[in-house]
Amino acid sequence: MSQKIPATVITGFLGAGKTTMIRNLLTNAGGKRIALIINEFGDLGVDGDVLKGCGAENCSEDDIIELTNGCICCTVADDFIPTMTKLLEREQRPDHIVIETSGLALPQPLVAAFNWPDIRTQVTVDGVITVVDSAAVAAGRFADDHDAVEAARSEDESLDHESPIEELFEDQLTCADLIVLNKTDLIDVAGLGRVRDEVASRTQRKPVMIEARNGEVPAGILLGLGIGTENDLANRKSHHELEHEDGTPHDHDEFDSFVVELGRIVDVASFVERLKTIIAAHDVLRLKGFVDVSGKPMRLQLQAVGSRIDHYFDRAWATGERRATRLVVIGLHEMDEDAVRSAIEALA
Ligand SMILES: Nc1nc2c(ncn2[C@@H]2O[C@H](COP(=O)(O)OP(=O)(O)OP(=O)(O)O)[C@@H](O)[C@H]2O)c(=O)[nH]1
Repeated sequence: MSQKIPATVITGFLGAGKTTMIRNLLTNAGGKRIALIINEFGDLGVDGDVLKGCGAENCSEDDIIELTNGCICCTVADDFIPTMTKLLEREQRPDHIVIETSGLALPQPLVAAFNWPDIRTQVTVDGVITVVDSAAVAAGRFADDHDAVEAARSEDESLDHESPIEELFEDQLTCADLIVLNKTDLIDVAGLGRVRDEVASRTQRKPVMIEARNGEVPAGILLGLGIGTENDLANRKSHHELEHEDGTPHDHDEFDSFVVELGRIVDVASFVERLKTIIAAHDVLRLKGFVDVSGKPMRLQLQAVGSRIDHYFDRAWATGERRATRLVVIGLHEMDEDAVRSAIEALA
């Protein structure tokens, strides 16, 4: 048997900058042939589309595999293992496999899958890299109001979790071999120091932390960590594993997503401003997709993380492609889907 293929798991909360970092990685990975497995929460394959569009020679469209049947951590047996098996059967095997988890995935069950007999003999986890949105940490996005959580729990004893966002954030940090503090352009030096302290306080383990903007980290740092993370899972248990040692499966009931389709947009600036208001009013966590702008041959890509919105024309609509504005919306379960949907639909 030839050497095991290294696989890097890239995780991090919704909108932290995982896809941006991978896109950058593909452009500076030298001659390494990379296979990408992309998993996204929500029924609109935005990340796959963005990565396929980057045209990197060392990672062709065939080498980008999208897993769309829910979070990768829940579909390990049905989706991830068969995908890996097929990938490993290919005549031309990749030099390195990169896996982008959804922003809501627990990395632990995914890493555990590398101990399955058929996989373990052929692949090893080079390392788990957790991308952090430093600006979101600085804004207190992951530091919940513990008094409010306790009050909710005392009213409803069935609530076995702390805040779901905070818990997930910690689980993703706990599994990390390398933490990338991304979006440093959005905060100052003192703020970054506080973010470092806060992130360090969220995990017992002390993985290396590096800083980045726009996910610009040299491939030599991201690939080749050589950890073999699948052999060190006992030190990285998620909250769920610690609370349910009987093996009760976890779920993502606390989060929801839906796709909104609407008509052509005439005034992009006003659309974006009104979208910001809707996001803030309903505490939408993440919104992304493509916009059909009146009179423009190009497609507008729109990315919102909280109420920060980036948008740019990414490519021309292809001949025969259906032009449409389609946005995936992700939020906590209690988000009022009907209200968000009708508010967005009214913008066209
Ligand atoms: N200002 C700033 N924006 C960034 C940086 N990195 C990424 N972004 C933006 O943040 C948004 C989300 O980035 P993505 O790379 O799609 O994030 P992700 O983690 O893949 O998101 P999900 O897959 O939805 O969880 C995009 O609009 C990016 O352009 C950064 O360092 N600074």
